[in-house]
Amino acid sequence: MNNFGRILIMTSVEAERDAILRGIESDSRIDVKLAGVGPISAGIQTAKALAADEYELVINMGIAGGFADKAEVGSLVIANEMVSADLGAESPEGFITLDELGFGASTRVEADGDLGEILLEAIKAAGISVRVGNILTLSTVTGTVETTSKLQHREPGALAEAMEGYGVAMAAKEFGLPVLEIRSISNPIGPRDRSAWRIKDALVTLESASKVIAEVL
Ligand SMILES: O=C(O)c1cccc(C(=O)CC[C@H]2O[C@@H](n3cnc4c(=O)[nH]cnc43)[C@H](O)[C@@H]2O)c1
Repeated sequence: MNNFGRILIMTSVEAERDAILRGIESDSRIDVKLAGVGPISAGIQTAKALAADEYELVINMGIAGGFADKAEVGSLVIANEMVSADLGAESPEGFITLDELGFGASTRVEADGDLGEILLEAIKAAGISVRVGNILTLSTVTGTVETTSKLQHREPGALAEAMEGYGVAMAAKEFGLPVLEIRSISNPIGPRDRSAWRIKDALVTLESASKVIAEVL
């Protein structure tokens, strides 16, 4: 279809960038840049890239943790919303979001739903297991059953968590650009067990999804 002009893909680390570059092959419309790890670095690096060049679409891609029974390791998640899940205040009654605190800044950015739908169908057609739902952005990787269930209770629409989506989305929003977050699930969210991370498989899925993106957008 190739409707888009220039697309900016932001990803955290070199292994993710290399997988995406293998997928998009030599599509000169698409730049893949490193965001670093965490929402602050991601916001700064995305804003820098958008200030330096003209783009029509911003996509945050990478690996992520998946909530049990919602996003299996090896599958892909396309975000409905990029949600900052730790921006707010704790209280004895529970977590209070920035919006609820009355600071007037949203902790959620909506993804471009039409583009998300187009990609969902194309990625499914390529034989990749994929779902659409919210993706949480956290500065700290979840590592206990307690935090996992608190997050699930607070954000029942969340399928996955990563560390950059909200930062990338805020920068894209500032520049008035549509934004997507697409994540390949490398590990289950829960008690920290690095041996359960399937990074190689997740990078292969990321590469396949990138190929579809270059073909479809
Ligand atoms: O060790 C490696 O070979 C390697 C290769 C590619 C990527 C990594 C990373 O550690 C990427 C960090 C990146 O991954 C996201 N992520 C993945 N799982 C989770 C999670 O359960 N909770 C939060 N974030 C997760 C995150 O966006 C990090 O920036 C290593």
